[in-house]
Amino acid sequence: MTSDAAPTPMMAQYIEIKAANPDCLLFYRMGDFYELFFDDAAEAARALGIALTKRGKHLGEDIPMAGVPIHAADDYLQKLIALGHRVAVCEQLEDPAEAKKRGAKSVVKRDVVRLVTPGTITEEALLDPGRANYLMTLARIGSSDRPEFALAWADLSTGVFRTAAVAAGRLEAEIAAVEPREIVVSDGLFHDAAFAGRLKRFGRAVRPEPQALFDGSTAETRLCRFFSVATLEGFGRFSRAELSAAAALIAYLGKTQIAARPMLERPVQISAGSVMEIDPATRASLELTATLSGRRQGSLLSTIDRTVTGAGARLLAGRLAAPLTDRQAIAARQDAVAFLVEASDLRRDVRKALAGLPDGERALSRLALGRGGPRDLAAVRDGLAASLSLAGRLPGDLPAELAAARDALQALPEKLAEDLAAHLVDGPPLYKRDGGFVREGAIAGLDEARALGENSRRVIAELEGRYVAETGIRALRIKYNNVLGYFVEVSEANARTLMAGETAPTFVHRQTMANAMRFSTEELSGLESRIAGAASEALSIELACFDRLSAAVLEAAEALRRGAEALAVADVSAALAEIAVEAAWSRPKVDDTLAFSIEGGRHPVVEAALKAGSGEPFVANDCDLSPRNAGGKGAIWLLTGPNMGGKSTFLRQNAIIAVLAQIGAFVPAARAHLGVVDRLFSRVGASDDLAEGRSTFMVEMVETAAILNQAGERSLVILDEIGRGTATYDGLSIAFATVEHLHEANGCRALFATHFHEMTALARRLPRIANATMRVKEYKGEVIFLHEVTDGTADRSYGIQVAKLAGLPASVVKRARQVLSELERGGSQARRTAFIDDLPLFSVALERQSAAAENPASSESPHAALAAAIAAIDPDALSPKAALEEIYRLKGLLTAE
Ligand SMILES: Nc1ncnc2c1ncn2[C@@H]1O[C@H](COP(=O)(O)OP(=O)(O)OP(=O)(O)O)[C@@H](O)[C@H]1O
Repeated sequence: MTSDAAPTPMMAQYIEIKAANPDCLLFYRMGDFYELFFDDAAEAARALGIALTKRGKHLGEDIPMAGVPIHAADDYLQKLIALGHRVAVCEQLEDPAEAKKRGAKSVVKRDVVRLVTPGTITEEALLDPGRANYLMTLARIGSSDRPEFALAWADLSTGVFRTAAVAAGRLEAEIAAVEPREIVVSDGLFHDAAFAGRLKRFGRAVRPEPQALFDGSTAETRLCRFFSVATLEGFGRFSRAELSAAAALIAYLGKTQIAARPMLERPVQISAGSVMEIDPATRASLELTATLSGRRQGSLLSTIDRTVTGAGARLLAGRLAAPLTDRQAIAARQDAVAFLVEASDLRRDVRKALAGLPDGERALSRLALGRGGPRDLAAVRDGLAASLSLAGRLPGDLPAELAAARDALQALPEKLAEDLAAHLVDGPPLYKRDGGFVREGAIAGLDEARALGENSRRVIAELEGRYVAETGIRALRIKYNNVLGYFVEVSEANARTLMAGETAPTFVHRQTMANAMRFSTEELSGLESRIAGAASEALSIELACFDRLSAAVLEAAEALRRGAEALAVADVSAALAEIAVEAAWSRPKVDDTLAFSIEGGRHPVVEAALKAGSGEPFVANDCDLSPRNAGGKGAIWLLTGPNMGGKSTFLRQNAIIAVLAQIGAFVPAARAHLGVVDRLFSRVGASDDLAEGRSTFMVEMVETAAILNQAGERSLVILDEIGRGTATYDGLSIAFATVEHLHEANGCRALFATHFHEMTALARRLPRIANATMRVKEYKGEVIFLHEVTDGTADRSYGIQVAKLAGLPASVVKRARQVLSELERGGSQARRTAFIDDLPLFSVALERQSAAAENPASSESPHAALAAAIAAIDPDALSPKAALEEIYRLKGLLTAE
């Protein structure tokens, strides 16, 4: 018996490996299972809903254990990663038979081969096909009063690698734009009290690692070594902070991927100013890639995404997150979209060729990491075939972006395509370990081994027939299991005949079951080893074929990756052309002026929602913030109008049109002319940040401050109801001063929606301010929203009508009307206050009583019953007596009110 104090050799091994990976759940490989022990087991059992069992004892206590079968490990990993866990995968590094040779008690060699973290996953099952999976590092160097920051980010599943030097004030914005799954920072930064608050919004994605990863003095050498180059000069000129971030990223990959070397492209530097700056609040309020409630469904991206491949969806998401500022680059993308808008047959062809293609980019990365399977080879094969056939169909005269894509497709290795097609079966299995993925007829030796295997099976069937004949036991069967191998099974009653030893061949008893007995024979054992030999021969031929094909794929990796990128570009261009045709979008003119002129603009998401819902048409609206005179600055529109009139929609749609224009897409407008926007600020919709301890009003003021401090002449600013979250006069004053500042100091193009009608007076005083309003019609006391933007100002807010529509109790609506009309009548403050005091609370109580007494059908308005009764009277039909009775009845109704 094992003493309590000394763990078994296997447990000792487990404890040692676990100690080296304290912050991970340890998946400890035992045969066909990954086992978890102790606290890990309890945690995994809770998180995954799997059984918690026990195995042996440690220090006198039962050892809790939970296990997941390896074939289902991906599903379990996905759940654990989604819950924020990290998993260390510990494999058996030798055959258990090897270990046995060292002695009966020796333990199989095991070690961690990989740490699975949110930012380093590559498995198809763990990844979102339409979304990049970025790992990011954040480096800070320099003195604390003048720190320099940089970010590096990479998608291990596709090989994309980027760096950017970032101004301190823009860190959160740049991180939010990339939406990384994991952000690695140095311990020092993580625990820096002055800095930690800035990372809070990224929650559990932030991961501290030792400072050594970020060591600036060795960064360049480490990068050179990884990319096998003597100098980084050919890659670009990186800042010291960028080098530190990039080298830390490589180091973290080394730490998590251990021996496997990921295939990363050389780092591409994103220079400041090359993309439209959009801060996190703006990104959120415009719901570019996720709605305010965090869902993808209902975001701009999900509404406009017509891509048909995962790589296309990722490219579109990436473009939407980073609109360009260079008008030539924008025009190049527009040319590709415009071409495919016109060439509708080609567009259909491209989309058809791409639809349903597996994710070649990600398959390639898995193969490079040594984690690929036959399906990954098949993905490369199918991508290659589709690419080559597409390349053949693309016409000679193409816009530059598509021509470059065609060139990349044409450069793909045809021989590799043929090789893969000749060797792989059409739909191969996920894992190579079971074989069955090499096509029949591809390798002579494999066909032979397989035939031998199949042949042996036939021989077994014949043998069974012979044994039945020889023993006279009709129910005799030859069966197979993993423990005994092949065996003869007969019922207990029949077993006696075999045990008597009178039959030839000799049946050797192996096992007694409840109703059956099992035997082996010499012949059967011989056959079994032949079958096993044939199977292992076949498998080793298949595995060698896999290795050869993988190596051939990796040899062509660079061309394959360019080909995959080209397919993504073709997919995105065709998808943007598709939505342009489907939703009647037009090509915007984008230049370096300060123009902002949109005719018939629409909000794509609201329009789609209306179409899917009530079927009501979306009302298109114009917007013109262009300078009034040559060389002048852009204009500011003050937008007034009723609640629910469509102000927020109008504000957002103009910002969205600017974003779409600068990603090189067509836009939902009849016509648009935009001077490049370098920074977009949008403050639309209320939000609070209770986690940060900020009220709605505080958040609004912080964001407004950022806009007033940062917006320049080229910026576009969208502000909705600034100042509404405080006392009226404070709010009005802040709104006033904000607009004046935007006009005088920032000089930007801006849309400012407000309920403070007093502000419209500013248009008389400030030359670049114009008033616009949302039209409404009043009909029989009801307000009808026309959603039309026109010149001028709103005369009122119709807040009470909207409140009534929303179902506020009739008594409250009536009381609100009384207060409003009294307030609108003006007069001194003292008089107003007196009026409010004059209508004390008991009047509300009275209203409630009478409302309850009323017929529910007529409860909307207290006069409604009376009005209905009068309307029902036909004077000509009344006798004098009946008229008198009517008058009594009407008076009765009045007193009931
Ligand atoms: N141009 C339009 N055409 C058709 N329907 C529209 C249009 N604009 C807005 N709507 C509809 O009106 C609803 C309210 O719009 P929106 O939220 O923009 O109003 P708002 O004026 O900002 O209201 P509030 O001041 O209460 O925030 C939208 O959800 C949409 O259904």
